Amino acid sequence: MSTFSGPPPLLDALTRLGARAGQRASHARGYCAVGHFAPHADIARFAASPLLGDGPLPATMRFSVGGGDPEASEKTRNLRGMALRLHSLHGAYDLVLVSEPIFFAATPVSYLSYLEAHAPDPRTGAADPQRIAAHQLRHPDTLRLPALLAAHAAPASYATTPYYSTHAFLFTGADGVARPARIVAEPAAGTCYLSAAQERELPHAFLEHEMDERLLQGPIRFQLHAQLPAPADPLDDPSMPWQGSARVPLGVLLISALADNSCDAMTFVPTRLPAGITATDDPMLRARSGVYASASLARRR
Ligand code: HEM
Repeated sequence: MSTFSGPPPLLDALTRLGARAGQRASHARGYCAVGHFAPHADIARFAASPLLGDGPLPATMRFSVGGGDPEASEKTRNLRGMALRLHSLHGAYDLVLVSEPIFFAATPVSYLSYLEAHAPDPRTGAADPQRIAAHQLRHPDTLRLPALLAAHAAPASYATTPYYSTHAFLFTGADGVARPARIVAEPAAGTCYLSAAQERELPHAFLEHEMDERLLQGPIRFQLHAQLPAPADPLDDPSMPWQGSARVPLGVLLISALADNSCDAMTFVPTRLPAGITATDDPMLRARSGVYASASLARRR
């Protein structure tokens, strides 16, 4: 049982990694887009949510580069984010997804240790390798995502990477049964990372222009699926990849236009869920809702 005392230490630790006043403490570099989500015709069998029954739903999105630096290079091999709000008269549904199937840590205690170990030492201005090594011995769960990120270059476009919830959520179907699943957004354009030449030669900022050009050819499309767990897949650990291969189609997300900084003031919260979809007991998911609320207040002060 975790004795972790709540969100402020995680927000403080993220902020110490270099967040800027008035900006997001994580995923600071980003921009907004709009479009809509067309739920699959059979969605109520898996998720009998009145919101999803409302037909095509307007969607507001924010695409982002992980980390607290609003000037971060878009060639950096770290996470990309897609945050998405679907609205209807039945409320709102936020999906806050990243470009790898797992997240940094299994628990808030482990994530806090990871963030503290990677904070710059005030004497040297750099992270202390001995501290990182000691952290890694205590929390080997935090080795998995960095290994995945190092294994390929950054996405060539926000439209050519899949995005994942990493957490499981419970979806209640028309039969009244609640089934756990993770969410996956698959790019219709396929997955494409930067080539070695692009990694060397592209400017640090290219993603917004790339998306603008791409949208001249028509909307960008993602297929959303629910990934079902295999029997041994954990429901409460976003740092573990799932083996389950069964998928339920949820619908199609279409991105039709960029929207400047219109979403900057929004706070996407992974536990803003519509009726019919509920949070699991994943302690990382539970910790996130408090952290995002505090972070949102902090950046408005
Ligand atoms: C306990 C673990 C985590 C903490 C403490 C944390 C913290 C934060 C914070 C403070 C922000 C800025 C929020 C704001 O100012 O509006 C943020 C943004 C974000 N986080 Fe997390 N995060 C965690 C886990 C995750 C996970 C598991 C994912 C995805 C699966 C994720 C994806 C994102 C994305 C995409 C954004 C940008 C949202 C936007 O564009 O507004 N985070 N996170």
